Amino acid sequence: MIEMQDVWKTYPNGVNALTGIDIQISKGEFVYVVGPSGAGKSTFIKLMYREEKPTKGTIFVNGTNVSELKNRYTPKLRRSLGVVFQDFKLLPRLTVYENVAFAMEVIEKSKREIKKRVMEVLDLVKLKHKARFFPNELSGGEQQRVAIARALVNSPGILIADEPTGNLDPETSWEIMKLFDDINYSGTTIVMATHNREIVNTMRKRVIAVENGKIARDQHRGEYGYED
Ligand SMILES: Nc1ncnc2c1ncn2[C@@H]1O[C@H](COP(=O)(O)OP(=O)(O)OP(=O)(O)O)[C@@H](O)[C@H]1O
Repeated sequence: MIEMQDVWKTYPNGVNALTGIDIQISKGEFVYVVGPSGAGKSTFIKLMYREEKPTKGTIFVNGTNVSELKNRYTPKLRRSLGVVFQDFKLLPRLTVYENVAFAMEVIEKSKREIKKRVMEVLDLVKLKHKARFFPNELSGGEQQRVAIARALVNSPGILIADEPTGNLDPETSWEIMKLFDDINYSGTTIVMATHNREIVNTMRKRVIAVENGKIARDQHRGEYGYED
């Protein structure tokens, strides 16, 4: 489902962010990506959703070689992947409903289909009653749930999250993690970069540790392993 073969990433300023990554992530897995600040975690996951391109190497996502993908096919790839960020990235002038509907409107789904699916995913994240609210009228945890609903609206097989609990208090972080766990249980592959040691050590999953641009550790039901 996700495969990297000898992947390297050097940024234009000469920083070697990744130096020879080989990894396979199967359908339905839940993977934490951990490691010190600046180790290359964000770069690793940005390559998956093609926010960045590798300098060298091959990346397959759902059977597509994304390292060779023409730019015009990027939107199609993005629909097979949902992405969630630390800072939510909701559109402030759109309501909760509109933020979630947006990803379906761009692929020209019918109004009826959009309404049915948007309400379905808002129900999943328990925010149907706030469909008409604007992002600044919501708590951080609620905003992240909207972002998760938006990421799921086109039923992607993979959900990628970059530090999704980084702006949330511990209790809210747990709520968000339970939601990710439910989403994974229903079959969606999850790849999550995180600094949250308590979550990683409690909700045991596969742990991939990136250090200095390399995979330093890859454990089934692993531990966080750092003191920060
Ligand atoms: N756009 C960029 N241009 C140049 N260098 C970059 C860019 N993005 C990241 N880097 C550098 O690449 C290295 C890896 O960064 P990356 O953001 O992948 O690390 P990270 O493990 O996600 O860090 P953090 O935990 O602090 O978010 C760092 O040295 C960083 O400064």
